[in-house]
Amino acid sequence: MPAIEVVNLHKRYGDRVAVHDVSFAVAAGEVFGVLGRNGAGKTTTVECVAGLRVPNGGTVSVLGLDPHGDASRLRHRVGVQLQESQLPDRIRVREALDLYASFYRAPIRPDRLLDELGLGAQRDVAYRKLSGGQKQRLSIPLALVGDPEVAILDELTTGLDPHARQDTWAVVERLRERGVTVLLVTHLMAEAERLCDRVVVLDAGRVVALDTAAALTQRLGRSSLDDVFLELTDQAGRTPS
Ligand SMILES: Nc1ncnc2c1ncn2[C@@H]1O[C@H](COP(=O)(O)OP(=O)(O)OP(=O)(O)O)[C@@H](O)[C@H]1O
Repeated sequence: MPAIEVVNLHKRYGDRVAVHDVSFAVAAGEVFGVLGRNGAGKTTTVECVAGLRVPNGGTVSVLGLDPHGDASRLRHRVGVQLQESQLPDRIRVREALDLYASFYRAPIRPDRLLDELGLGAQRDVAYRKLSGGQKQRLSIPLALVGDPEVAILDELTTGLDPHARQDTWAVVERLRERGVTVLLVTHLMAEAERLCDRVVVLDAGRVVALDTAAALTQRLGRSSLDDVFLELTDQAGRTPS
């Protein structure tokens, strides 16, 4: 059984179709990348996988369960990091992590995660005093503190400096070593090449490619995933309808 299975997913916002027809399956322990231009439907897709949005058509299953209907059974097993985390201004970094840890049965030791992400020195700093990149970095341990079987990470290194990006990549590599299934939205082809076993490329709400980075570059006769991406998504101004 795949850890994540998306079949003919269709999602619209009012009249606007964000995801036309997307299917993919992610094996247990796989790090799976979701690539695509701005507006391609990546976040909508992963929000449906996370149970935060209800599809208008198709099916999604996570660990054999329905992410929306079985949300309470999946909450302990799935960690979600989205583009923006909402925390009270005054909460301190360590307090936020302790709070999130309290939601889970067997959380990871918060201090270890903070150190791994270079946030150890900020543990007593209030959320409102963190820089944008530090807030972004904090969203990662908040998603992982419950020691999830499936981690959903949306643009986890956007806005991070190169050191923080390396730290974050190392965290994802440790997730892989521990057999965690990772669904990773990214705009960084270097990130996808380094971390992802396979990638799906979305364009205007549809799948245009699904394979390993190496197979895609070879099949299209390109030297890098960047070139593959540009070729597969080269229709300027194309939007779903
Ligand atoms: N809450 C919403 N209400 C209405 N339309 C939305 C909403 N969220 C997304 N959309 C639209 O759905 C489409 C897909 O958006 P989505 O955020 O899934 O794309 P994305 O691939 O994650 O983009 P980005 O790379 O910019 O984050 C876009 O056309 C977007 O304008």
